[in-house]
Amino acid sequence: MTLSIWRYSHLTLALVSSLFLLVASITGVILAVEPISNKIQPYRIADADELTLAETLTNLNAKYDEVLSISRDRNGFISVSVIIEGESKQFYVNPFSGEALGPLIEKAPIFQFSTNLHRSLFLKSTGRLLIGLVSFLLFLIAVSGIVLIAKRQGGIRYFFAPVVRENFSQFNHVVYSRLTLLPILVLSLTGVYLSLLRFNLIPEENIVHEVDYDSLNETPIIPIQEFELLQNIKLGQLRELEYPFSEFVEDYYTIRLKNREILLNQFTGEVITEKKEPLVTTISSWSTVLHTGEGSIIWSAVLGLGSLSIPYLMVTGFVIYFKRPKIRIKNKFLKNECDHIILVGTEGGTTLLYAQEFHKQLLKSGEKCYLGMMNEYTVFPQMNQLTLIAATYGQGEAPATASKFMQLIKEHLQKQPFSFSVVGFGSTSYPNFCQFAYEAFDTLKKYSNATALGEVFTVNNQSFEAFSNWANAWAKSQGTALRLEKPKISLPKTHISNFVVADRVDFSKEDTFLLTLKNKNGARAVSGDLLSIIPEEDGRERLYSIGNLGKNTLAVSVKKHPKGVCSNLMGQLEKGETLSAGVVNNRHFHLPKSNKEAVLIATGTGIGPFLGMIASNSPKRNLHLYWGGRTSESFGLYQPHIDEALSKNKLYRFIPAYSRVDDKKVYVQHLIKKDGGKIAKILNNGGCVMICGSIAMQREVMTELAKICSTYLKKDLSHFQNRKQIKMDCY
Ligand SMILES: Cc1cc2nc3c(=O)[nH]c(=O)nc-3n(C[C@H](O)[C@H](O)[C@H](O)COP(=O)(O)O)c2cc1C
Repeated sequence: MTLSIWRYSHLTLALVSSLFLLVASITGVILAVEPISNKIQPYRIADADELTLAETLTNLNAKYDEVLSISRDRNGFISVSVIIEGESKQFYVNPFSGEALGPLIEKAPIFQFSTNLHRSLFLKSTGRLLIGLVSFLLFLIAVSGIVLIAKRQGGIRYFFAPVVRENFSQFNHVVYSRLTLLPILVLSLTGVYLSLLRFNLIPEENIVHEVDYDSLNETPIIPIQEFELLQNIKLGQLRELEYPFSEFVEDYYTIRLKNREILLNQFTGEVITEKKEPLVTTISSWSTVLHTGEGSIIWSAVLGLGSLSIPYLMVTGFVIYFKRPKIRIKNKFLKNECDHIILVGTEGGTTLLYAQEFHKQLLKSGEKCYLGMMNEYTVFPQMNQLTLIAATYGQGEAPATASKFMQLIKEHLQKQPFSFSVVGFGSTSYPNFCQFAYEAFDTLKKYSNATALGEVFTVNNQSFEAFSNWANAWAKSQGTALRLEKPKISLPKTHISNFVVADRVDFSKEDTFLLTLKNKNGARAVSGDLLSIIPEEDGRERLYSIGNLGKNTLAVSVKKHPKGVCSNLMGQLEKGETLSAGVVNNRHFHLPKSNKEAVLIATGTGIGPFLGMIASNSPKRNLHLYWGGRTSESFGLYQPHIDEALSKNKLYRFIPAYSRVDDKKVYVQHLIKKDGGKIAKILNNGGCVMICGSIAMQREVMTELAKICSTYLKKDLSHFQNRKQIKMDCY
């Protein structure tokens, strides 16, 4: 079944059952309190379960004139039904002394009300039927949820792998549904079972004893404390013991144990008959315990949390659905008449929004172009240009609208030559960054009539800046110009703040500079977060990684681009001037809070966030910094920070790689390879590796890290990526 069918089934089931599910789950939470409040009552006597039935009966017989029955409930409380002064009384007792402990627990009105609402919505049989149906729907919702999580995680074996936080609802929906999956499955299945039982769709068997009354002996009369069977059964095994009604031999003791029922001769203590409990009764009893949590504080709490999670999952689920961009495409031209075909691989819809903007601007500039999904790949008779804009899902797999693309390329061969470009949408928080885009690119490249226009262009975390850079470069290569407008998507909110330039250091030879910014009105930034700047000149957002140096100061290192609007604007800022910017939370690139060792790898201005991480590090944690630049002069910008950190033991090792010092160019990946053993040890001990800088450097470093993991640790790099031990923020 395709992903969208699972998704729609999950949503439709939740919508259809939402009201009833809400009632059942809220009353379920209330009812989970009942077994807990019962269990904490002071009626459980230590070691009572170890007492034999013979001892119990002797103790109670000594205390009361007439005992009718003894019961043990799921809380382990012993109660008796006795006649005192001609009146029948029931209460909890101490089986050692026979002392009365208190009256039987009565159901509080709130629990009574909730039970009725929970079981039948006060609608008698109709209500019971509805609730049974809702339990079944809940089970189907849970199953479709399991499939959806397995698909999004890239396979069932990654089901419990860490979830990348894309947004609040998506992250929490997945995390809490996994956490509460077991109680939800148990509640739904046992709910269905108990409903079937109530409607007699599961036949309940009663134990029927066949007693041969003629063979019952009245002698020898043995005192009850000497009955062999009663001496061998512990009170912990008892459910109920009924005394004989009269002193006729035809009346006997009825003993209901956890797994069998026994009739016992009241004079001789002989077993009259013994029957095992039918399987249906055992299953029913387990279903009740599992559904209600009776007798166990822990399980009741687990069930309560499971029920509580249902409304929460409903809300977050609906938010995910309604926030998802809707996939609707309008085309002005037929695909057969277009010379430029744009195909999109998307799952969440954001890639399509970017592609739509690209398509719109191309149409404005007079191009005859067609926008479709990658799964629509076919023979395009007029196509001379193909643009693929593809996200990556699961563990580096195709998104929903491109799942058949690889097969379709083979089936539909284009007759004419054409050129193609591939833009990959992905996130460096995932192990296989933009892998599907790379695979699509490699597959297309194999066809002799397909010419690649450059390499795959990657867009990290839906960066509009990156996408419009690509669009501008592409347009330039075609001899035209494009101006894309940012689609309205809800990316993490930025809080605009004023920053005053506290210091600036320049290295003009390489057009790089380091700004120290003092935050004037309180945007809280963690090293690794991003500074968001939107220059008035073009209204487009640029993001820069920042380091928090403490005392409200941030470090941001920038390289000026010859025609870069924002980098030049920042390059002109003088000490004391103010910059308006936002701080974007970039949680996946924060240094973990634990004190585990970490390896920081950067090239050029990528060192920015690490300056902050190092400044706030304690000497207890060893940080190793690998930095790549052209010469030691290039390092001058950062040297004071690094020297100070080394002297204060905030940085353990600094390992520079200079590419223009000796004849032999040294890059960071060479040093990583050399220190393979050390890095492997750090990863194996739970430490992490963080990479910041260019995508090109990231790919080289990742190749080395993959080799290190397989050589030294016999593990795949993805093992550590899944555990969030490899963190990247590359551009
Ligand atoms: C469950 C899930 C798995 C993902 N797996 C990857 C991955 O393996 N590699 C990658 O680069 N990006 C991965 N991403 C990030 C998406 O490709 C990225 O967010 C993209 O912009 C989504 O585009 P869409 O909204 O058009 O589907 C994943 C996202 C999600 C939600």
